[in-house]
Amino acid sequence: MKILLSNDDGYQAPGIIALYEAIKDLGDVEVVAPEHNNSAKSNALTLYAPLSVRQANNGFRYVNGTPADCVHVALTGLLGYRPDLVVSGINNGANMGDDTIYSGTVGAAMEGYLFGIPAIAFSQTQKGWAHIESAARKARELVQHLVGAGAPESSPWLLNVNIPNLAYEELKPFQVCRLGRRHAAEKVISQTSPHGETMYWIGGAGPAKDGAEGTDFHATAQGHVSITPLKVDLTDHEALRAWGRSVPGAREAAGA
Ligand SMILES: Nc1nc2c(ncn2[C@@H]2O[C@H](COP(=O)(O)O)[C@@H](O)[C@H]2O)c(=O)[nH]1
Repeated sequence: MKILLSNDDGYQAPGIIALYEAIKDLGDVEVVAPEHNNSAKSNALTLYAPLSVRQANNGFRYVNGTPADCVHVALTGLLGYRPDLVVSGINNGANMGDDTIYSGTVGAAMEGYLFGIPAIAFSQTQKGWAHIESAARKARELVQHLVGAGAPESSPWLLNVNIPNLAYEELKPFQVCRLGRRHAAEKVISQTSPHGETMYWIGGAGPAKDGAEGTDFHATAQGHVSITPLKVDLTDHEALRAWGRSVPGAREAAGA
């Protein structure tokens, strides 16, 4: 079993170190991760600047790029082989609901999925790394299950997993659930520079708007580890027919 491990918090982050230690005996685990924190970089690729890959003393390789760059470079040449699984995380903070659109943690895993490789993104629901070893132990349980015979037939698959910052004994069983939704983000925070220019900081993510039972927000709030299978088809299939009727002269394309 060959596993490619990446993240978005950087190769020195506690989350990737704990996850590597937890899964390193499950197969050949190679780390290719960003040099620095690349939170909220989503699926960004670096197309107009060169990327360099260096190796740390612990054998982790790090890239001056985004999470998706790391996985892309690893899969298209650096590794020289096709891994069986791409794992990303453990992220410093939640990636639930809308977060998954912005998330570099999910972006790294999604890059593997787009290359046809099963992939999992792991996040802790709170920042600060409390109980990170418990989260890594839970992540190992899932990876071990899936690299065994536990994964569904349909391949590749992409899982988004959120783990509450709780002691291992307090963590409740895995729950498969849908993504919830957040309210709109908080207001931007403005400051004035010493030169009199207005500077802006992105405000916080909005609170859960749809945290109903069955969502990742609800599951993790109850202490469960949430698992949500993701896909990347952004087509609004339910709206196709309506748009086919509403645009003058438009017809639904065959097979739409
Ligand atoms: N401060 C804000 N954070 C936001 C906003 N929208 C999303 N996010 C967060 O970004 C991270 C991205 O995840 P990562 O895996 O790249 O670290 C995610 O946790 C979201 O909560 C926002 O408007 N403001």
